[in-house]
Amino acid sequence: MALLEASGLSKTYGQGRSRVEALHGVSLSVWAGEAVAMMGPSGCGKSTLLNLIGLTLPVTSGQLLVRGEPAPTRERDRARLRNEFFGYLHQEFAIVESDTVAANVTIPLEYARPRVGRRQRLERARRAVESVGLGWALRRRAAELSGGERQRVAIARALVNEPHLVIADEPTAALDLATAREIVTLLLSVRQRGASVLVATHDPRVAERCDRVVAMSDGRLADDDSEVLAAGTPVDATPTDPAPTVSGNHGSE
Ligand SMILES: Nc1ncnc2c1ncn2[C@@H]1O[C@H](COP(=O)(O)OP(=O)(O)OP(=O)(O)O)[C@@H](O)[C@H]1O
Repeated sequence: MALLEASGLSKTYGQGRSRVEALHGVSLSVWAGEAVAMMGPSGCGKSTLLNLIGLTLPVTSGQLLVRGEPAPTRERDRARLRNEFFGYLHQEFAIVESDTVAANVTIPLEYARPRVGRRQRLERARRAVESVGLGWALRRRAAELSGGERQRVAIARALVNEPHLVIADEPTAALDLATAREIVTLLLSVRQRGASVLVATHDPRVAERCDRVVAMSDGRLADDDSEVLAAGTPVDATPTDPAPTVSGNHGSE
């Protein structure tokens, strides 16, 4: 059973003259322990698909199964699933600069149900922050950190609830090469515990470190639900990773 299965997802924004059909019947499965990269030109619908799959945007039509169960429609149930199943990593970090690293990282746990007590929240934040090599910065204000360090804080926050699927939208766009490499290594390391990654990226260097690449254009996947590399491919990708499976004519941006 796929960890997540999207079938025929469509999304229309607005109405009348401002109507935009952003996605047209997209189907995609994500399996446990794999990293899937989504590539395509700007405006082709990558963020929209990530938002539908991550339950931060309602679908116009189509079906989304999470561990074989239809995604809930009630906002309360969706919020719970967002907190326990997904981790989110955004391009613009979405870090609260005036808050400490610890406060930033505990945010997802504050909404967790059943509730996670304060002491446990802090302990989990500490572990997550240490896992990205920033143990020394736990009490620092985020504003005092470099861009790459802030992005590591964002990763710690995306992982603090031990999500099954990490959704990352252009996670390296604002980073230099070395930092981007390090961020991708951290991101892909979730496969070590069987979690999966779905990442939208314009960067072929990110895509080639994933297990599979899907190409999107004009709101469609080039080859819906394409071939899947066996789950359990080597974890914590390195430059010597095998070439990813590429579907469609990606890389033409
Ligand atoms: N909130 C919105 N209201 C109306 N149209 C939107 C909205 N969000 C996105 N769109 C439109 O939907 C289409 C897909 O946008 P989306 O952001 O998903 O593309 P993308 O592939 O992620 O682009 P990029 O690579 O530039 O981030 C575009 O035509 C965009 O203008």
